[in-house]
Amino acid sequence: MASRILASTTESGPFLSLARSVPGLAFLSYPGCSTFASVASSGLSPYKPHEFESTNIVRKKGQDVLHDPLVNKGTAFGIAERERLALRGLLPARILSMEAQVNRIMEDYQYGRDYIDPVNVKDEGVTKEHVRKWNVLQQLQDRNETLFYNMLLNNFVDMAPIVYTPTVGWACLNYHKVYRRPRGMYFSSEDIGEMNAMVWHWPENEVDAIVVTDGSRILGLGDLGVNGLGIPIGKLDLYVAAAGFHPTRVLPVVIDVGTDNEALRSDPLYMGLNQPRMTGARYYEVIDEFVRAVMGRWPRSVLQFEDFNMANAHPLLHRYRDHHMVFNDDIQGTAATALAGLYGALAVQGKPVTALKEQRICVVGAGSAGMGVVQMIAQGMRKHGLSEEEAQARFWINDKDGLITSKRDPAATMDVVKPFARKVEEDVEGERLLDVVKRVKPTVLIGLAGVRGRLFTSDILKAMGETNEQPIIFAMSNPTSRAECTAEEAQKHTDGRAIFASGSPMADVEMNGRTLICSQANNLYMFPGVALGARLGATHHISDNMLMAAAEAIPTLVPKSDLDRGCVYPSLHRIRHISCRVAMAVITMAYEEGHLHNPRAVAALKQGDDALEDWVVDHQYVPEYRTLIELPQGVME
Ligand SMILES: NC(=O)C1=CN([C@@H]2O[C@H](COP(=O)(O)OP(=O)(O)OC[C@H]3O[C@@H](n4cnc5c(N)ncnc54)[C@H](OP(=O)(O)O)[C@@H]3O)[C@@H](O)[C@H]2O)C=CC1
Ligand SMILES: CC(=O)C(=O)O
Ligand SMILES: [Mg+2]
Repeated sequence: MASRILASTTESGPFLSLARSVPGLAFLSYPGCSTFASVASSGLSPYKPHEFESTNIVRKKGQDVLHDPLVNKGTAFGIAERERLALRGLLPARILSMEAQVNRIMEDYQYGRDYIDPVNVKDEGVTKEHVRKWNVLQQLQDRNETLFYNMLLNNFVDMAPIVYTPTVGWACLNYHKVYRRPRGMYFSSEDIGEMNAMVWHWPENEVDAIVVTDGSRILGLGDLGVNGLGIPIGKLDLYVAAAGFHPTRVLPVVIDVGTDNEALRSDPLYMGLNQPRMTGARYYEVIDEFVRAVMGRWPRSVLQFEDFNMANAHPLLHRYRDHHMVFNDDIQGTAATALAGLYGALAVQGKPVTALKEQRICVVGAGSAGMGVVQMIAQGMRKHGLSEEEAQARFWINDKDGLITSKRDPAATMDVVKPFARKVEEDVEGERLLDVVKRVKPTVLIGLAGVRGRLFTSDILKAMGETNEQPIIFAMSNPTSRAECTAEEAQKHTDGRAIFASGSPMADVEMNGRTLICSQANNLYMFPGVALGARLGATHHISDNMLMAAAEAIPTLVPKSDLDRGCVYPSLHRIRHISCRVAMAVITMAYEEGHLHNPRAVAALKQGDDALEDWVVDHQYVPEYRTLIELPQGVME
C-alpha cells in the first residue's frame, strides 16, 4: 500500500518532502520495511534505520488498521489511538502491554497448543484432536471465509463439534490465551454514552443477525467475562453454515460489565475490564444503550441473547421482546428443541403427539434453560387440552436444593418457577432427585443444571429403567463435561432401552449387537432457522407461537426409518433443509398472527409450501467463489 502508507523519517529529511508531495500518504516507522526498500531501489539516497524513528500517522481507520500487520498493535492500542483510529468497539476493553502480548505468543512458540492446560482439555470432554482441528478451522476462517463456510457446510456433522459445543467451551476457557485477532464487537460499561457512535466503527451497513452475550453463564462453565465471545462467534458460524446468513451480515458481540471470575480477572492475558460484574440499574443502563445503538443502526436485524445468567436472562427478554426481533436462545431456542425432541421420542415409542399431556416430567435445573423448557412443554400440553393447572401439575423441578415445592422461601424462588412448585400438601420440599424419581416414576427426565458430577447417577437411571419400558432421558447440559450422564451410562443402566439425547454430541452406543442412537438435543436445531424466518419475514418480533410452530416442524422431518432406530431429531447432515423448514414454520405462524411484514414473503407463502421453500432457499448464502472483477463482455466466468 505504498500509495497510502509510507515509512516516515525525521521531519527535516528529504524523505518527508517526498511523502508530502504525494497526497493521501501516511507514515510508518518500521526500519527495514518494504517502503524503505522501494525508496532505496528508486535511486534516492537510503536512510539509516534510526532516522525512521519519529511520529507515525496512520490514515487508515477501524478494521483496516487491525488488518494491516505493519501498523496493528492489537490489544496494545491506547485509548487515544482507539478513539482517533475508530477502533473503539473493535477491541476488548483492557489495554495490554507489548510484554503481555509477547508472553502470549512465547508460550505458543515454546510449547505449542500443549501449553493450554491439558487438564482443562481432558476435563471438558475435548481431546487434543478437537483442539488441533479448532486451530486449523480458526486460521482458515481468518484467511478465507468462503472456503471456511464451504467446508463447514459440507462437513457439518464432523465440524460442528469443533466450531461449536464442546470445543467452543474449551476455546472460551482459554480465549485469553488463544486470542490472535479480534472478531466481532466489544462494548463495555466504560462505553456508556459512546455506543451510538461506536456502532459506526463496524464496517458493514447491512447486518441481519447479532448474537450477544455478557459472558455471565457460558455453557455450564460459569462466568467467563469477555472470554464468552467465543459463543456468539460459534453460534453465528452456524447461522451462516446452517441457515445461510451471509457471513458479512452477522455480528458477534460481547458486553463487558466486569466478571466475578477472579482467576480470569487477575490473569495478565485476560482482556476484559478488571472489575467485579456490574449489577442493578447500571447494568440495565449498559444493556439498554447497547440495544438502542445496534437497533438504531441495524433496525431490521434479529438480536439473539445468549448465555446471560439466570438473574438477567428472563428480565432482559421481557424488556425488549415486544420492541425488537429479540429472542433468548437459552430460554426459547432450548425450549423449542426439547419439545421437538419429546415429540420425536413419543414417535419413537409409537405414540401420537397428544401423548405429551400424559407425561410425568422431571426437570433438573431451574435456570433459564430448564424453566424455558418447562414453560414450553406446559404450553404444548395446554394445546392438547390440559388446563394451566393440570399442565403445571405434570412437572417436578429439582434445583441444587432438591425438589422445589411451595414451601420454598418465595424470596429465594424466581417468579417463573413458582407456578411449577409442587403443592405444600406433598411436604417433600428439597427431596433428593433419586427419591423423586422413585416416588413419582417420571416418564421423562431432563437435565439442564450445567454442573459437574453426572447428576443422573446409576441408581437414578436404573429407577427410570425399572418404571418405563422406554425411558426418555435428555442430558442436555453443555459442554460434555457438564452432561448429567453419558449415552453409555444411560443405556447401560436401562438395559439399552433408553431414548437418549445429549446437549453436546456423544457417540452411539453398541450393545448386544445393537446400535443405540444418541441424538443431540441442542438448540442448534432452532436458532438458525428461527432467526432466518424472522429476518426474511420481517416479523418485527418473535412470538411464543412462532417458536411453538418451529418445535412442531422438527419431528415431521424425522423419517420412519430413523424413528425405528431411535432417533428423536432429524439428521444434522440435512441442517440447511431443517433450518429452512424451521424458517418456513416461523414465517407461516407470523402470517397467521398478522406479523408477516415482508410482502414478498407473503406472496411466496400464498403460492404454497413449495414456493415458500424455494423463496427461502433463494435467500440462503451459498459458500462458493464468485468473480470479484468485472469481466470483459463475452468472457464467461
Ligand atoms: N442443550 C442445549 O441446547 C442447551 C443446554 N444448556 C445447558 O444447560 C445448562 C444450564 O443452563 P442455564 O439454565 O442457562 O443456566 P442457569 O445458571 O440459568 O441454571 C442452572 C440451574 O441449575 C441449578 N443447579 C445447580 N446445581 C444443581 C444441582 N446440583 N442439582 C440441580 N440443579 C442444580 C441452578 O440452581 P442455583 O441457581 O440455585 O445454583 C439453576 O437453577 C448449561 O450447562 C447449559 O450449557 C443451555 C441452553 C441450551
Ligand atoms: C447450547 C447452548 O446454548 C448452551 O449450552 O448454552
Ligand atoms: Mg447458550
